[in-house]
Parts: sequence; C-alpha cells; structure tokens
Amino acid sequence: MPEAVIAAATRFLKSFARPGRILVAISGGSDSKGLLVALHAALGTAEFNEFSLVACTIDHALRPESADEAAAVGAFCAALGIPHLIGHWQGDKPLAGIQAAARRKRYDLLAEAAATFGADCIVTGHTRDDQHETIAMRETRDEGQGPGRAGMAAAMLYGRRVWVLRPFLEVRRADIRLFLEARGIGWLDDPSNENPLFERARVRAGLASSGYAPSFDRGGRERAASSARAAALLGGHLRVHEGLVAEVAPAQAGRMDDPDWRRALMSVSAVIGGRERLPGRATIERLSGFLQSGEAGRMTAGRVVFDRRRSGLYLYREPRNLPVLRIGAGETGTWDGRFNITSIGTALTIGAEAEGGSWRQRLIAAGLPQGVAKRASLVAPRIAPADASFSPVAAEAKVECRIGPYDTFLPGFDTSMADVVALLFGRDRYPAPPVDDVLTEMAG
Ligand SMILES: Nc1ncnc2c1ncn2[C@@H]1O[C@H](COP(=O)(O)OP(=O)(O)OP(=O)(O)O)[C@@H](O)[C@H]1O
Repeated sequence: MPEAVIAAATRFLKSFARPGRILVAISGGSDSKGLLVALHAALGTAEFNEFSLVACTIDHALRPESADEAAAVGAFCAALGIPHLIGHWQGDKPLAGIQAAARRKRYDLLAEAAATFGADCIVTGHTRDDQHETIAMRETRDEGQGPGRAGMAAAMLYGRRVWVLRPFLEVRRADIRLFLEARGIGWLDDPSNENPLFERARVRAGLASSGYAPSFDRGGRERAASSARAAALLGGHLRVHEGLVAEVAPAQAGRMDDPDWRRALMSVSAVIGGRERLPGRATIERLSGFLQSGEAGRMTAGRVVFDRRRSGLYLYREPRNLPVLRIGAGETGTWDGRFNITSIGTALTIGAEAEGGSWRQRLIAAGLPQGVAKRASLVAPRIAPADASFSPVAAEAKVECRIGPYDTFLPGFDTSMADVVALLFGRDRYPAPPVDDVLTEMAG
C-alpha cells in the first residue's frame, strides 16, 4: 500500500527529539527518491515545518552515465526547492572489492556533505527488501545465527560523527514504486543491481524466484537486549589497562557458554587486536574450548594472546607484524588499528616499544602479573620524532585508543555495548542519535 510510505515518513519525523536538518542520500533509484518525495510531502504540513531537507548524490564514476544521472537528480531536487550536492569519488579505484570500497567512500562523502550543510543526520532509502537480502546473505555466510539475524539496524553511527537513519526499513519496495508512479515520478534503475557478479544481486534474484522471506521482526530488539546484557557483563567483569591489556576476573574467564559474554569478549578482543571485525565462528569455537577447559596457558586468536592464569584471563596484542607509521606535523594517523595518534609538534615515527619502556612500569603498578606486563608493553606504541636529530621530548602527541569494531560503523542496537567498550578504553561515549527511538527495533 503506497500510504505506508507517507506513514513511515511521518512516523520517522515524529521520532526526532527536536526538529532538525535532514540530509537525504539520493542515488536516483526508486527507494531514495521515494524517501525524498515522502519526507518533502510530510514537511509540507504544519506539524513538521521546522525541519529542513537537503540532499546529496555520490557520483562513483564507475559507469559513463553516472555524471549525467547525478546531474538529473540535482535538477529533480532543485525543482522541489531542496539544496543538493554531488560528491565525487576521485582517484584510483581498487580492482577487487569495488562494492565495499564504494560503500566506504560513499559514506565518507555523505558525511562530508552533511557537515557542509550542517545537517543533523543522513537518511538512506534502505527497504524491507534490502533487509531480507542482507539477512539472506548473512545466512549463507554462516552469520545468520544470533547477532547476524538482526540484519541492518534502523540507525547506524558512521565514523563517530554522523547518524545514518533508515526510515524505510519496514517499507516494501513495491509500495514505494506505486507511490512514485501515482505521482508520475520516474526513477533510475542501476544495472549493477542485476549484475550476477555481485553477491547482493544474486541473492535478490534468488529471493525473488523462491518467494522466501527471512524473518527479522524481532532480530533488532533481541540484538539490542543482548548488547545491554553484554554491556553489563563487561562493566562487572572486565578492566582495561593503558589500552593494552584487558583483564577478566577468574570466575568469568571460562563463561564462553554465555552468548552475550562471548560477543562482549570478542568485541574487546577485536579492539585489542586492532581489527574491525570480530573473529569468525571457527576461531571462537577453538577459543571457547581453550577457555572452558580452565587450564592455564596461552592461545593466540585474531592477533590477540589469550593468557589464562590462576589470577584471571589477560588479553593483549600478539607481538608480531607490528607496523611502522610516519605522520606529518599536525597530522593524525592510526597505528596498528589500535591507536589514533595526532602529532602536536613535529612529524613523528611510530613503531613498537622494543624495550617496554615506561609502559611496563605502569602495567606492573596497575597490579598485573610481571609476565603479562612485560609481554603487553612490547606491543605498546613508541612515538619518536621522524627526524632523529630532534630530542625525543619533541615527540608530543595526542594518543587515543581506536575502537576497531565500532568507530566506522556502529549499529544502533549495539550502542549500549559500544559505549561501555569505549569507556573501558578511556574514551567518551559515542554521540547520541537525534531520534528518541534509535532502537526503533526496540519500539516494536
Ligand atoms: N550514489 C549514491 N548517492 C547517494 N546515496 C546513495 C547512493 N547509492 C546508494 N545510496 C543510498 O544508499 C541506499 C541503499 O543503496 P544500495 O542498496 O544501493 O546501497 P548498499 O550498498 O546496499 O547500502 P549500504 O552501503 O548502506 O549497505 C539508497 O537508498 C540511498 O539512500
């Protein structure tokens, strides 16, 4: 029913804590165009006249027609009186993983456009159909159990700075198309949506021919509840020292039978290992066997040493393949996926702390076993002036931990766990979303 489209737009606007400026990510396809038109129509009513709309199209320059298409979307927005920007993906494009690279770049450019316009959030036209495809893809990748079944979140924080909201996640594409057709509005069909070289296109075709619709209605709510439990477990049983060592109380160390704790521990281990993704299922099973045995010893998984002792479980980065990073004066870089380092004075070189330096003393002072303090201090960053003739004192820098799994894409239903992880690593909470029911999936 096309009325579902306006109803979803209205419900979405009502969920804002206060009126704001919304940036619509519009590709020109039916879903994002329908979203723009529906929001524009809803904003025409007195109830929402304090909101404003702006729009942005990213020209990935992967097809010869893309520039003209972006310009046509711009003209469509202009006719509605909506300010519009085109973001360009410039420079070299990777040959492998082009879709993932385009996605990352797209969000970067959209976040820049949101900052330019002073927008409070970005909205995308993801639909119920996209959600089904995402869940089906995760099922085939063996991620369909537990967390994977939640699918896409209705809200996602990108790059720690801007919330991307998906107001149409429960709306069917067919309804959006009827809605547009009733208004005589056409849309673009991206040929890559049907290109069988891409996984999503294959899954889409498979779902259409089978009529199979995976269930996800409770997935997001379950995931949010699981994150809240995981957050409480982390707060009660885990401490982080100097951003280098996570210490788990002995009684909790073997509790890998609890899925919430398992996910919490794997998130922390991804941070310690400088990784964005949590370890895969096979690794977690191997690790669970080791930790549940209760025996002292060490096991390495996902670049992290799990050091089990009578006094507890200690996680720290394994001492292998530590990179060397150079950053210019005043610049910021990420070292080993674990630390964001900003030079305050001169250009810097960052490598591993070969001697352990003062880190070791601090870890010992924190009460860690000597062996743990020694090993963990060897994977700490050593920050020195890039120009060796400068005194080491010149190496002034601001250092903060990077939270690999959440700093780029943070799904709304994981915010409670992500906030606790950030606090454990000495960071602030993530910015709160502009809508009061970010866990739209919780609102039910
Ligand atoms: N070129 C583009 N310019 C602006 N917005 C876009 C562009 N491509 C996609 N979007 C936005 O993203 C939404 C989803 O598009 P699509 O399904 O093609 O991307 P996706 O890669 O599956 O999304 P995501 O990257 O968030 O998983 C669109 O409805 C639109 O809001």
